[in-house]
Amino acid sequence: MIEARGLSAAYGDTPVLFDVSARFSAGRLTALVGPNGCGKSTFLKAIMNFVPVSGGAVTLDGEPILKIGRRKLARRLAYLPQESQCPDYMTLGELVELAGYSRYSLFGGPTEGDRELFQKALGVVGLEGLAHRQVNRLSGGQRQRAFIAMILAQDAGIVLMDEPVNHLDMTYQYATMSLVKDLTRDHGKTVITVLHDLNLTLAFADDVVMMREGRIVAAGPVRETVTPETVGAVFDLDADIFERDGRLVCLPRMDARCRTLAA
Ligand SMILES: Nc1ncnc2c1ncn2[C@@H]1O[C@H](COP(=O)(O)OP(=O)(O)OP(=O)(O)O)[C@@H](O)[C@H]1O
Repeated sequence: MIEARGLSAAYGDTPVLFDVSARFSAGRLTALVGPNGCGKSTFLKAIMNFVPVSGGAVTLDGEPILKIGRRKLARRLAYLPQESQCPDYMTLGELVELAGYSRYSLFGGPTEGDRELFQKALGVVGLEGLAHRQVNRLSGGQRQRAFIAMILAQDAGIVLMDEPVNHLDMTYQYATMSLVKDLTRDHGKTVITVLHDLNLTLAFADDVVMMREGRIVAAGPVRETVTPETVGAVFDLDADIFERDGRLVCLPRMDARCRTLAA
């Protein structure tokens, strides 16, 4: 269980996150959704203490996150930023191996078990044949999958992802989200992910946190929380939400506001 209580954050003199509280339970996939600039990435970064937090606290199973040492934290919590970077020389195999560092002994490297996990992580994202390729020579989508393999190889119980399906084609968007779903459903991991696509959210998330202007507008189980009313309140958008073959679908209407923005 990871919990944020009254989290506030600012960049310089500009506050961007206001008293945000949310609880994320084991085995559940939570999507953070909201318009551009509403504070989704900042929320994840505030959980990681990567931005100046001006109030509130984050706990892992009741323990303040700031009191957990870095190596221990890396075994429990993995974070995939929006635009991940790595040095030019680094190969895909090295990137994935790096992810396991928190488990290695002081003078030892990866164990046989670690290596099996790395191979599996590469296989899951469809890059098993490319371990010797430099990461920066992969295509945008392949690079994104490489960083997802890195997160899988870290094997932490809680995973924070900032737009993990950015740059991916539609097939890999669904494949990746299926994989992320398996992490929660089959392996009991807690996943919190920023998503822009409400249909991916409806298809894969258990819970949703809907944000606007640095605050949570609605939060809860996805089926009850994503409604035409909350979509309107968060995105200023008229949308129909309907069920098709047991699945919820969100279809925005090309209303006057969209036309004004498009003009
Ligand atoms: N490093 C920074 N310095 C100053 N302001 C920042 C910085 N990073 C983000 N901001 C501002 O903070 C606000 C929240 O940004 P954030 O990136 O958290 O939004 P977001 O919801 O993740 O947006 P998007 O959907 O566009 O990725 C925005 O107004 C943004 O311009």
